[in-house]
Amino acid sequence: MTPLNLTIAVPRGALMPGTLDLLDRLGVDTSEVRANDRKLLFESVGIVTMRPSDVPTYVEAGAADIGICGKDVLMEQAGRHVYELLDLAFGGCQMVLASRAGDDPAVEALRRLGVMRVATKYPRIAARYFEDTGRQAEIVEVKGSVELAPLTGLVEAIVDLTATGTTLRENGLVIREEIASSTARLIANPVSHKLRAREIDAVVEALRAG
Ligand SMILES: Nc1ncnc2c1ncn2[C@@H]1O[C@H](COP(=O)(O)OP(=O)(O)OP(=O)(O)O)[C@@H](O)[C@H]1O
Ligand SMILES: O=P(O)(O)OC[C@H]1O[C@H](OP(=O)(O)OP(=O)(O)O)[C@H](O)[C@@H]1O
Repeated sequence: MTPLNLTIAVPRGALMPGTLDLLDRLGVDTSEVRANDRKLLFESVGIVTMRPSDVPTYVEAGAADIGICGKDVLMEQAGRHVYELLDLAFGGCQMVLASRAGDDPAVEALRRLGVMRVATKYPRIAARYFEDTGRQAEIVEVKGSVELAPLTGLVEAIVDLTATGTTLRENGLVIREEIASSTARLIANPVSHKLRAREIDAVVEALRAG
């Protein structure tokens, strides 16, 4: 039996260190995970590691009982049937609309009124935001390094995450509008939430207690 008697979907990338620290606090030995960059499945401790945006997929399907992912990912994949159990209060970042510093007035007018081209890894969040604010946008989906898109003329603006603001600054971009805040969340598979209620409640209680 694994320490928590649960399979846990752990995101690689920005949320991984915070997630592993949290699992250490729950008594899960994460040393093998920390020491292995390429290995994905750690059966003895019930950990599966994956791309952050895949966490809801594994949890919804029951391939993992619980998982950790950003609120941004849950917002983007709004239709997924998973329970959001806790705000874990780490991995804080903002989803923003940004464009080039010092853009000419025509581009600014476009942002407020016209049809603008917007690059993003989060097409649903971006489309919904423009819809909600009564504007039209042509959403251009890119897979990463979103900040490049307005610098090359591919688009006029981006919808992306920012934390320290360094990446925007280094690329001469400025925040124009704040769309949403995100932190890491604990999610659970609905069936596991019933069948493994004792185990999952214990995790939630331990995390609530700090
Ligand atoms: N700069 C940041 N600081 C803190 N948290 C961040 C930052 N950027 C992203 N995050 C959070 O970490 C999560 C994972 O981001 P990360 O950039 O590591 O992966 P990714 O490359 O976006 O994932 P994928 O490969 O699934 O597209 C995001 O969903 C968000 O919740
Ligand atoms: O405000 P900052 O602290 O500079 O962080 C923001 C950057 O972090 C994330 O990118 P990541 O490094 O995960 O790469 P990505 O472009 O592949 O998402 C995000 O997409 C921004 O590019």
